[in-house]
Amino acid sequence: MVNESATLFLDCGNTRIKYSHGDDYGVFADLGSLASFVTDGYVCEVVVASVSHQTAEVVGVLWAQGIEAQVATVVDGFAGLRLVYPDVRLLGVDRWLAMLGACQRFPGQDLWVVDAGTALKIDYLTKDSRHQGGSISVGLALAAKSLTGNTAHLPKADLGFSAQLGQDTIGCLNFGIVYGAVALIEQTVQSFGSAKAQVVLTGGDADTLRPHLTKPIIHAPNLVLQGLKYYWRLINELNGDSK
Ligand SMILES: Nc1ncnc2c1ncn2[C@@H]1O[C@H](COP(=O)(O)OP(=O)(O)O)[C@@H](O)[C@H]1O
Ligand SMILES: CC(C)(COP(=O)(O)O)[C@@H](O)C(=O)NCCC(=O)O
Ligand SMILES: [K+]
Repeated sequence: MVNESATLFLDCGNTRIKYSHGDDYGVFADLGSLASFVTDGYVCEVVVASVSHQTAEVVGVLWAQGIEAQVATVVDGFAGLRLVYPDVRLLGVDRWLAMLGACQRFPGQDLWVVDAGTALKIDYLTKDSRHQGGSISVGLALAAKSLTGNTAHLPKADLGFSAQLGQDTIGCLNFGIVYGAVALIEQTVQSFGSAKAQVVLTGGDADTLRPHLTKPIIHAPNLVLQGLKYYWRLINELNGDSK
């Protein structure tokens, strides 16, 4: 018997670990916080989606708490979602779950799934739930880190990611990084999909990018976690377990 309110869902990206438990969503600052949450909270089962180098550590922390984590893997055709990759094992599970979550929420629509995380991922799906392809490029924080880490005269200051045309070094970095992402998204959506396609935006930089996108978009925070919950429900239905 599966009890979803006692299930902890984890989305381990390359920057942070996001979670959902019951109706709550949050971020674990470190693995110690995850361990405490599992010890203190009402957690019987943990489902993990990870593209992070920390996967084994996360599974180990849970194991130490007496929980065998269930790790989600990409399955072509799952819930009718057909993938374009020749080898679907090479597709990031976060991209797959974001697409799955978007298909569940917007069935029968052409969809752009834009996940502005460590990397900026853009995927296109036609209304018959066929993945047509996508894009992986640098995310905002990583772009800043890369620029300041590989040049002699760019400051390592925290960028606010405002998007005015720059009038000093920080301003120019802000503009270049934010508008680079905005332009990539807009140009991709305009050039490679149907005019009616819905754009769904998620990821840690969604709030920064949103104000600058001129096409109508739907902000879906936690789309990967929602896809993970949908995946888990369907897996349990297939196994004959009830909620
Ligand atoms: N508190 C925060 N800590 C780290 N990154 C943050 C935070 N708030 C916003 N961000 C932004 O979120 C992005 C990471 O997004 P996220 O979806 O969490 O990534 P991932 O799933 O790859 O770990 C970074 O580019 C960063 O600019
Ligand atoms: C592209 C990614 C690095 C993005 O990671 P994230 O920004 O979510 O931390 C991740 O989805 C990944 O490792 N993908 C495997 C390669 C692929 O999707 O083709
Ligand atoms: K992610």
